[in-house]
Amino acid sequence: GLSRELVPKHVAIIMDGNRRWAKDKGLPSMAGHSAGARSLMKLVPLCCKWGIKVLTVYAFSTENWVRPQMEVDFLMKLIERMLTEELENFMRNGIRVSVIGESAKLPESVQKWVTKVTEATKNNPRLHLILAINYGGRNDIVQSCQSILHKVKDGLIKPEDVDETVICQELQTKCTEFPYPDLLIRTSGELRISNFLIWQLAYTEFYFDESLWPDFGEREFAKALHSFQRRQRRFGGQDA
Ligand SMILES: CC(C)CCOP(=O)(O)OP(=O)(O)O
Ligand SMILES: [Mg+2]
Repeated sequence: GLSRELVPKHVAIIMDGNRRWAKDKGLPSMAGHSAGARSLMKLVPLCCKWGIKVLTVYAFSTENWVRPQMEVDFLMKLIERMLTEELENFMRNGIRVSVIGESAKLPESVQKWVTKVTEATKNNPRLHLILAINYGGRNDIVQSCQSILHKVKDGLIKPEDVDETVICQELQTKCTEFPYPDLLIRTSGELRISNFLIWQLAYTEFYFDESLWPDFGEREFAKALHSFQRRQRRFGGQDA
């Protein structure tokens, strides 16, 4: 079984395979995304049960804008629906919700709900669900550099004081006390991080699953956590 002390504090997930799942079933891509949203909501109570503190999911990347307008609109609607329909559930279950990524580019109504849900859930004590929406790892590093350069220009810090901690505090994952994922899961057999949390994944254990995201359920999640518990994390240090 899963030993509680070896449960990863912060799990990051690249949810992938929605369209392939739909295609395999002769359904439109949107059906795959709807199934994917349901898949995510099924994992939230499991994270609470198993004591995972932070779950960061790649919900929409800076590269996803190139998809057909209809699909982008549907994904935005899906995100808005999740924020509106699940708010009561988040409050009842003590789930905190934050969003990382460039929100300014999102539809006004989505931005409104992002602000509302972030504010309403900010003191919730249990799982911290971080939705990466219009997020890009390189963009995250660029914006943290810009923020630090402004502080240096304003004399708030000196260049020699800029260290890993300073950068970490400027990245968009500053919203959580556990900014570095212990485990990254990617579904659908793809073996790449697609401009997700580049800086933050430096010492993260990677787990790749063949299953398509809508099929990733409790059994698959438990398998990923068991795999994590069997790993010897050396962080580049002590002997084998
Ligand atoms: C937006 C994102 C969560 C969707 C992930 O699934 P996908 O659309 O990339 O599906 P495919 O990899 O099967 O095309
Ligand atoms: Mg994909």
